[in-house]
Amino acid sequence: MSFSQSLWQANEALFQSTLQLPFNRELAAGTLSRERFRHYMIQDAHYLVAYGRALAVTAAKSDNAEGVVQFANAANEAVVVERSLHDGFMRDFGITAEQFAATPLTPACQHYTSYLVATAWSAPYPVAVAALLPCFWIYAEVGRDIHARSVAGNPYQAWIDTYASEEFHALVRAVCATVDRLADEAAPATRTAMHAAYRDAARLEWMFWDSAYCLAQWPTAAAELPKK
Ligand SMILES: Cc1ncc(C[n+]2csc(CCO)c2C)c(N)n1
Repeated sequence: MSFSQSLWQANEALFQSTLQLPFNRELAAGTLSRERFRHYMIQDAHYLVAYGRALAVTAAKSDNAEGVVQFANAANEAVVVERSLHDGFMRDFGITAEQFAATPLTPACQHYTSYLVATAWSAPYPVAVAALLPCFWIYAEVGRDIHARSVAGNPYQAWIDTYASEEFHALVRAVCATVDRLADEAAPATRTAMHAAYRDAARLEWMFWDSAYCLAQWPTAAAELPKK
């Protein structure tokens, strides 16, 4: 079994639970509230920029030119996707630039983005890449599942279609190939750290969808309102 397959297998139960999250079930059924989708989109726009930063730092750490190109291109792509969210889905779903700017990162989004950026800066290259993998891989597989289950006339169909591109799945295979090569060359302790980084990020993917469904805020939100 390849190393990337061992990562997948170790986190299979968590993946099955991710597929069953109410956010993903309702997205596929077309019954997700607009409010929850809007919440998700705003947080995802925040996420994409941070993810782009983590990719760029990881690109700089690569042990070969191929990795620089692979992760720098992905960093570029993350910011391109973030911009297209603003010009496309955010406009369609009635989120203004002011609303976006006034909405801070939720605890789950802040946790995930801080984790990725900190890991990219502080961990060895193979561990940084392992932390980035769930974003590509779990998202692609969740997308495949939602795409297959989506109902006719789904109001989120345009969004769901963004998951389906073959280009996206090719990207996942390329990152898995990099992870497999790095794991082959790594010491056992590094491989253990790669497993831990993948698991942490996979949990945070789960939490990201759950947080959007719960319309999560900081628990201090009420305490931060000015006193009348
Ligand atoms: C929480 C969250 N996780 C994963 C993705 C998917 N994603 C974000 S950037 C990128 C690669 C392009 O560089 C991919 C696949 C997302 N949008 N939001």
